[in-house]
Amino acid sequence: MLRIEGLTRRFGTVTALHDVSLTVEEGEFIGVIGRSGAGKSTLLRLINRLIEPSSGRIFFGDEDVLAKRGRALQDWRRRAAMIFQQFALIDRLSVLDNVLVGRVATVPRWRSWTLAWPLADRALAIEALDRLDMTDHALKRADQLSGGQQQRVAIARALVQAPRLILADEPVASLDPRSTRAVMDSLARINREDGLTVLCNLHHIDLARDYCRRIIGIHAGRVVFDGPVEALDAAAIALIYGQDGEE
Ligand SMILES: Nc1ncnc2c1ncn2[C@@H]1O[C@H](COP(=O)(O)OP(=O)(O)OP(=O)(O)O)[C@@H](O)[C@H]1O
Repeated sequence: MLRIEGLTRRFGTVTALHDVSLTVEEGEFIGVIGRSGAGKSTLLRLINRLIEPSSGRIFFGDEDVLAKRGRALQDWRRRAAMIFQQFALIDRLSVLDNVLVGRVATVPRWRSWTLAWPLADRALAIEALDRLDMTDHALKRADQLSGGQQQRVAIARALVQAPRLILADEPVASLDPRSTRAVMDSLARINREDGLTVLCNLHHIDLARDYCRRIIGIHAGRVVFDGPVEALDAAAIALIYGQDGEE
């Protein structure tokens, strides 16, 4: 489904990602793990085209992702929905309007500017909030929610984009343990119920073990492990995090 070939990204003298090749099948739930600075964010940002590679290729089915421009690029970003550590909600808007931002590419601009969303889109947004147990909060301002609730709103916003891929960049890094589980459970449910492919950057091995079936381990910009979670043994962990294990 997603095929990455020889992907490299340099920032000045730093090689953030070095010659990465991998394939992702539809419906997988993949944990991308590695130390801070290993290159995890860079990988997801390259897939979404938030940044461009120094070299390499990305294919989605037979589509050349790196060749996309204009509307086709916009459409790719809709299909490869990003979820960020800091949620990226608009504080002063209601929860419902934040979710509707996920529909922005599908309506005429005046509608999103005036928050005059079509009824069908509102229904879709409420349905997404319902799936994340967030309907009761629909009319609250986004900044009145806890971090875990905000992240669930961000997931609902991603869902109404009708994505093919969810690219979650450390979605639980700033959350307490209970909210962390709620957010990871939501991602797992969407993956299970919709068969939606999830690539999730995670700092902690325990979470990766609990939620992901396949693990990609990155060390200093290189993929040093790619396999089923059961194969993530002490030797693999040492390769990914260095000899001193998890940071
Ligand atoms: N815009 C940028 N300009 C310069 N260097 C960058 C930029 N983005 C990333 N880097 C560098 O690329 C390397 C990989 O960064 P990246 O953010 O992908 O790591 P990460 O594994 O996601 O880390 P973290 O868990 O801290 O987010 C780091 O050395 C980082 O400093």
